[in-house]
Amino acid sequence: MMATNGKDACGLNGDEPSVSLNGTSDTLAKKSHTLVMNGAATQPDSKLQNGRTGAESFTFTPEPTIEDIRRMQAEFTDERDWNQFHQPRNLLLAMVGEVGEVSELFQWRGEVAEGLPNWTESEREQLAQELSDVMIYLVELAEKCHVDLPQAVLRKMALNRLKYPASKVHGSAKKYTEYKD
Ligand SMILES: Nc1ccn([C@H]2C[C@H](O)[C@@H](COP(=O)(O)OP(=O)(O)OP(=O)(O)O)O2)c(=O)n1
Repeated sequence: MMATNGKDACGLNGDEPSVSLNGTSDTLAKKSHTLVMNGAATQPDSKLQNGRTGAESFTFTPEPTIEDIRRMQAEFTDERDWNQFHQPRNLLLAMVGEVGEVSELFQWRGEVAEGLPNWTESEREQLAQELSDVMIYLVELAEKCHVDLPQAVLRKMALNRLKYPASKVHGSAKKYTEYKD
């Protein structure tokens, strides 16, 4: 079970900066940047070359884990004495605001193809940043609500499989309530 606020469990001490995933937070920043750039540079090409969709050829790097992100954000807020502002409702509103910023990037464009082949590098990076903001606030919201997000996702996916048996719904996007056995 997750610690009450995660701080003690993480050994956070307010020192500058003590995140140490495979080295330093700088390492992580560089990794993330590489991920974004790889996705942007390879996806449209691979689609043309092998005829598969981006969903089949694009994968994430395994780190940081959700728990890594929780710990890093806890450290970030601790260092700034911002926990006083980061109650669940405020985090929810902040997350929804960031979802709005993601939406802004898509608005008025019409349908957007997978892999965003017509987007500039700058637009891709903007999207990566806004999606990251959403995720950071989501993870912190889950922490502050004591929802163990990785386990909750596993439980929810198991439920989804029960609600939507592949044999029954294959190729259909109908809501489960619309199926009559
Ligand atoms: N009180 C705050 C303010 C910021 N952040 C962190 C989490 C988000 O990842 C990011 C959000 O920062 P901004 O509110 O400055 O939003 P943007 O980065 O989206 O900037 P802008 O609104 O100019 O696009 O910073 C935080 O944890 N707590």
